[in-house]
Amino acid sequence: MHEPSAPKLSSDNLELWYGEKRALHGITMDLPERRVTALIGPSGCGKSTYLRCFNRMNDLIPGVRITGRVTLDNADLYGKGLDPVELRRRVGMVFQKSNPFPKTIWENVAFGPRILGQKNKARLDEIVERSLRNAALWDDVKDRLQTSALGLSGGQQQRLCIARALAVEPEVLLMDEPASALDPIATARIEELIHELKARYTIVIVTHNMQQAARVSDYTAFFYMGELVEFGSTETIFTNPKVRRTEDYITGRFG
Ligand SMILES: Nc1ncnc2c1ncn2[C@@H]1O[C@H](COP(=O)(O)OP(=O)(O)OP(=O)(O)O)[C@@H](O)[C@H]1O
Repeated sequence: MHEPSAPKLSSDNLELWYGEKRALHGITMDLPERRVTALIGPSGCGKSTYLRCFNRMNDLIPGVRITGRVTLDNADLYGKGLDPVELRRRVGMVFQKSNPFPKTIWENVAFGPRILGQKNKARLDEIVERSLRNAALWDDVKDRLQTSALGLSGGQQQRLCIARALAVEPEVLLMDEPASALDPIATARIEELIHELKARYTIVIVTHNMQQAARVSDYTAFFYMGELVEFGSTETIFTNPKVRRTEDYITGRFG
């Protein structure tokens, strides 16, 4: 199907504890560049925890302990000298519930570049337009950039959050159930957008929706109780999984 692609993200024997509770058990996986990798599995199996390791968002939770290696372009994300702020510029994140700032559409998208020091209004205008175009939102909002982001529909707000993530020119997009709060039409637009974005970005998406995983991803990882049970091309995982538990899950026998 696809030509091989170098790993953009990797984890090697990654373990994560919330206090005494181990949430990830020795996860070793390579996530290919400019591909979509879906993380699937029943509630509480560690998908979001794993996703958050790639932008060090778990660092913000008290009592979290991590061992093993997590890398971006082969550089250790938990090594000395790595700046988490720069990491989060390179690795953007979109959440289940869209979370625009209570500001104008323009200010939402310009926010990241401004924090990074961009002050030139014309340059910011360009970034805002480019990011909104890339998030398939420009035509919807170009005449109301100075109105509140909170006036947008749920699907538009989620695309605005994607535009906000793209504005700082990340290399990776982490998406934690980005469409689960949206109706089928808004969901389809997000899925189309993911399809377009993977030409330029490495995307990792957590989803509970098997059809969505099958539609949008090139690779699928099945997690169960903090372990990676199976990882492979989405086609293989959905048509010919090697592990019985994977098959039971994707065919809806449990979950
Ligand atoms: N901040 C936290 N503090 C303590 N335990 C946590 C925390 N976040 C997650 N956990 C626990 O770690 C395990 C993995 O949770 P995680 O949210 O990663 O799973 P998930 O597969 O993403 O679940 P869901 O699909 O329901 O979002 C669960 O047992 C959960 O209760």
